[in-house]
Amino acid sequence: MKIAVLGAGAWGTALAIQAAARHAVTLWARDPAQIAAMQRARLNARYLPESPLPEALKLSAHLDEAVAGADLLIVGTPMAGLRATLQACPGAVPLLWLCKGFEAGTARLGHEIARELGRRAVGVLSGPSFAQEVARGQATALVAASEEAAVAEAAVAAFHGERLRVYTSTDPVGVEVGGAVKNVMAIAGGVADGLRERAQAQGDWSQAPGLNARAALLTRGLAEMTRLGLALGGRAETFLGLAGLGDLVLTATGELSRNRKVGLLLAQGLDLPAALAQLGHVAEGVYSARTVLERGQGLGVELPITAAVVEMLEGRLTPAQALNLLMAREPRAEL
Ligand SMILES: NC(=O)c1ccc[n+]([C@@H]2O[C@H](COP(=O)([O-])OP(=O)(O)OC[C@H]3O[C@@H](n4cnc5c(N)ncnc54)[C@H](O)[C@@H]3O)[C@@H](O)[C@H]2O)c1
Ligand SMILES: O=P(O)(O)OC[C@H](O)CO
Repeated sequence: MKIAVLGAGAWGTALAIQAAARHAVTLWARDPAQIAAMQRARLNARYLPESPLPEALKLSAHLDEAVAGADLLIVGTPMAGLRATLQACPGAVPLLWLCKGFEAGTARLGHEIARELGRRAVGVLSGPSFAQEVARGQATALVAASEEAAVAEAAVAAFHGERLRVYTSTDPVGVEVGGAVKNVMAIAGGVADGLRERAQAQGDWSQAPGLNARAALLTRGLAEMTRLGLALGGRAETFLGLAGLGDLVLTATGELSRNRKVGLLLAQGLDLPAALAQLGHVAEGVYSARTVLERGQGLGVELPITAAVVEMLEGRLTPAQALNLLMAREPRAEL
């Protein structure tokens, strides 16, 4: 297969490295200086510094050149770049995106942007997957979701192998909601872990969330994801799958998560700009949290953890106040 991976951050680069073992792959980045540096070092030093690029992997700073003759297009930009990249890509070639979130400004998910642009033969590749582990060849399972079976099957043909399993799904809406909401919950998980670490350092546990609180947060976070996902047209079983529960557990507890790291830094007392400057990578939950909340409000879906994360990100509540707010809610049935 001839594959173009568009966007050379950590995730696009990791998947390009894996696919290059079996297919003709070109990795595109919009920044010619980044491509030149990667070409010289045969390494994506800024975004994936541990994993050398295989000789067979082609690099290009020209999108037209990268997509010429491709059988499959993989868009690896953040959500902020998805629309422009879709517009620049040839319409007849199957395409999947990797980004997880809502588009800032329009509040759209990827499939809604594609529909608006009249783009067909599209899907999303998601699931619990830290780029560093995939680049190293550590075992990982993904899910490729599309309304068109041929698109999901193209992702299987491109990436499924001994160390990378790719399942298929016909529920792109559910898969996209899972990916977007788990990032918001990972910020909350990072805040809880960060408050716990602070309490441990100070020897005062009374006000700090512990492991019980983290388990509660994940479980109620899954409930929020499911409520919103069902209201948007996703299927319940998807939220118990790789793109839902699987990615929620990974991102909200895993050391490598950038969204969780934002929460940890907020709990250490940094404000959001300082936390993002320290991170140096995209943390989609920061840009999607308010949209998740507003789309929920528009559909009459209650999302209390998301609301608390928004209050923290926008500086109206400290992490400890956000936790207290969640604990002070009225008792209710577990739905
Ligand atoms: N890193 C992971 O482990 C991982 C895993 C699964 C999914 N994702 C998702 O994949 C997407 C990309 O994440 P990442 O980790 O590769 O990001 P990153 O922070 O490592 O790199 C982002 C890259 O995108 C480029 N970029 C930014 N805006 C762009 C635009 N408008 N057009 C073209 N390129 C643009 C940047 O120059 C940079 O090369 C995100 O939505 C993320 O949630 C990441
Ligand atoms: O590092 P994060 O928080 O962007 O998460 C990366 C992936 O989405 C995990 O599946």
